[in-house]
Order: sequence, then structure tokens, then C-alpha cells
Amino acid sequence: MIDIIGAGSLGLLFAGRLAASGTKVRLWTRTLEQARIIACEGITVLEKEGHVAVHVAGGDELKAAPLADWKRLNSQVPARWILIMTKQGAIGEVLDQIKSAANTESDIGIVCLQNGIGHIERIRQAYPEAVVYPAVTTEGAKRMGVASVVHAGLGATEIGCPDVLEEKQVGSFEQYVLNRLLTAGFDVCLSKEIENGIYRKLLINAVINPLTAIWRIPNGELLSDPGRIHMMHKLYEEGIQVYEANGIRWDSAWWDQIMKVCRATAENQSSMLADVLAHSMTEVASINGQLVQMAEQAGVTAPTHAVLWQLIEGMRLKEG
Ligand SMILES: NC(=O)C1=CN([C@@H]2O[C@H](COP(=O)(O)OP(=O)(O)OC[C@H]3O[C@@H](n4cnc5c(N)ncnc54)[C@H](OP(=O)(O)O)[C@@H]3O)[C@@H](O)[C@H]2O)C=CC1
Ligand SMILES: CC(C)(CO)C(=O)C(=O)O
Repeated sequence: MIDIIGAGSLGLLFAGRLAASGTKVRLWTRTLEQARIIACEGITVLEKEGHVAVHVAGGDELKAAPLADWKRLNSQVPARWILIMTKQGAIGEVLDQIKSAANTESDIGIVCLQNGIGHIERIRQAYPEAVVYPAVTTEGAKRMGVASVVHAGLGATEIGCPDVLEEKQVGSFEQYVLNRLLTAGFDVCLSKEIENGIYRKLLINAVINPLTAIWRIPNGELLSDPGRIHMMHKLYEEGIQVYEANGIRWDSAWWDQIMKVCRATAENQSSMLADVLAHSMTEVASINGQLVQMAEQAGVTAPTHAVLWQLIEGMRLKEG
């Protein structure tokens, strides 16, 4: 069984596809209402064009419950493999709620798919004995309703394999998580170089997300004007300087990859733009904010990231 926390875009996609391919999934929601609807109606995953890719009914394969019930339900059936699929801003609350796990922490493997950085350290601190697997995904998912999601872009998922793992632990992870994800149709691999993937994705998000959120444009529109590309490059260069100052390996191909992501997701709204439009909390603090903090720690500056961080934070409140 795999426990998925967060029934938003990514959570519904992974829960729906895993359960439809025969893996038992327990999906933890924030609200009782959403859990009830999923338990009753199941999950529908749609293709980009609108056709149903999979539909899985609630039942033995797919259970749903509000995270507030974690303590009670987990004492009956302890979680072994947890996929956290909330946004960065919910991590603190989630950790508080699952801290009451009944099984010993050393039995637990936690996979984290958040964009940005900072969460892995928090989870490791809260669960020192658990094995935490940082992951990076380029899957594109967009929740359409309480129990339906569009698989908007087929991507790949890299899961970091901690160095300290014994062969037996790796085997167990492969059997109960990796192979299940492959069977569900996800392009997923175990990586010994996840740090590189995390910093590459951080830079991609730090360049694309705040600019699309400020200008309120889809990702592809960033490439439509030399002034916009100039701003992207400024953010990119500041990011690279921060990486260099911190001894983080980077690759000059990352600039081209940023452009490629804009083209591949040309019609999409970035997650930060979607959050701004919904007056929700964005992940800017875990993306540009983290780069600014890394700059400060290394004695350099990242002024453009700092300004964008503050501008985006200030957009959270409803106007009027
Ligand atoms: N969507 C995508 O394509 C991709 C997303 N990511 C990353 O994955 C993460 C999740 O993104 P995404 O799925 O889009 O986000 P969503 O906002 O769609 O989903 C987050 C879910 O977490 C739920 N949640 C919040 N707090 C709690 C809580 N205390 N207990 C249980 N559930 C909670 C929310 O519930 P509610 O709605 O009720 O508030 C929501 O359903 C982010 O870090 C994002 O950057 C990475 C790559 C691609
Ligand atoms: C890669 C990108 C920018 C795609 O929209 C993304 O991850 C996001 O929107 O958060």
C-alpha cells in the first residue's frame, strides 16, 4: 500500500493511476468533504484532449480519508511508504498531523515531490529515523474538480536514492514504490544525483514562475519579447552566481533547458501564476526566497530574485 498525502493536481494523478494499475492507495485529503467524494466517486484522470485516461472507483484499491484522521487510521494500518504531494506551504501542518504515526519511524519511507527547496531538511528533522527520498518531477497535472485531474504533460520523475541505504532497503523501495509507479505508467527512475536535478528544477522555476506570475502570461509568452528574455537571463545569471558561491554544480545547458520548458509548456499557466490568480499562497519563498537566502549565506547577492520574492508575496492578499 502507498499513502499519498495531498489530493490536489499531483496527488490525484498519482493516486488515480496507481490505484487503477492495482496498487492499494490510501489518499489523505485536507477536508472530510473531498475524502467522502473520492471514496464515493473514485478518481478520474483525463488526457490533455479531454478523454478519460483512467477511472478508478473508491473501494479496496482506493481509500480516502482526511489527514485529521491519520492517528486513528494509521494505528489500525500503519503507513510504510508515504508520498507527500502537498505544496511547500502545507508541509509544516502535514508533519504535525502525521507525527503521531504508530509504527517506528525507521520503517517509513517518505517521497517528497515539491518544487523548491527547504522541505527535505524539515522532514528529516521531524522524522530523523525515516528514510526521506527527495524527488523531482516534470509531470504536468491540473486538478479539474474535487476528484478529477488532467494529465496535462507527460514528464519524468527522478527519485533520489540516499547513499546510506543498504541493498535490502533499496530492493524494498524498488519493489513497493518504484516498480508500482512504473506499472502505473510513470516514467520514473532512482537517481544517485538528485541534488543536481533539484537545483536544475529550482533554477527553472526561479526563472519562469515569478515572471509569468507578475506579467500574468502563459509560459510560452516569456519568449515572445527580447525584454522578457533579458529578464529571464538576469534571473538565470544571478542563480548561477549563487550556485557557484555555494559550490553547487551547474551546467551551461540549463539555460537552453529553461527555454525548452517554456516551449514545451507554452500554453500552460505556471503554478505560481495559478496561485496568484486564485489568491493562494505561492511557493515563491521556497524558490526565489531560498535562492536569496543561499546568496546571503555565501556572501553574494541575488537582487532580482529578492525583489520578485517580495513582489509576489505582496500579491497574496485579495484586492479590495
Ligand atoms: N501540478 C504539477 O504538475 C506539479 C506540481 N509539482 C509540485 O508538487 C507539489 C504539489 O503540487 P500540486 O499538486 O499542483 O498542488 P495542489 O495545490 O493542486 O495540491 C495540493 C493539495 O494539498 C492539499 N493539502 C493542503 N494542506 C493539506 C493538509 N494539511 N493535509 C492534507 N492535504 C493538504 C490541498 O488541499 P485543498 O485543495 O483542500 O487545500 C491540495 O489538494 C507542489 O510543491 C508543486 O510545486 C511539481 C511538478 C509538477
Ligand atoms: C516547469 C513549470 C514552470 C511548468 O509550468 C513548473 O514547474 C511550474 O509551473 O511550477
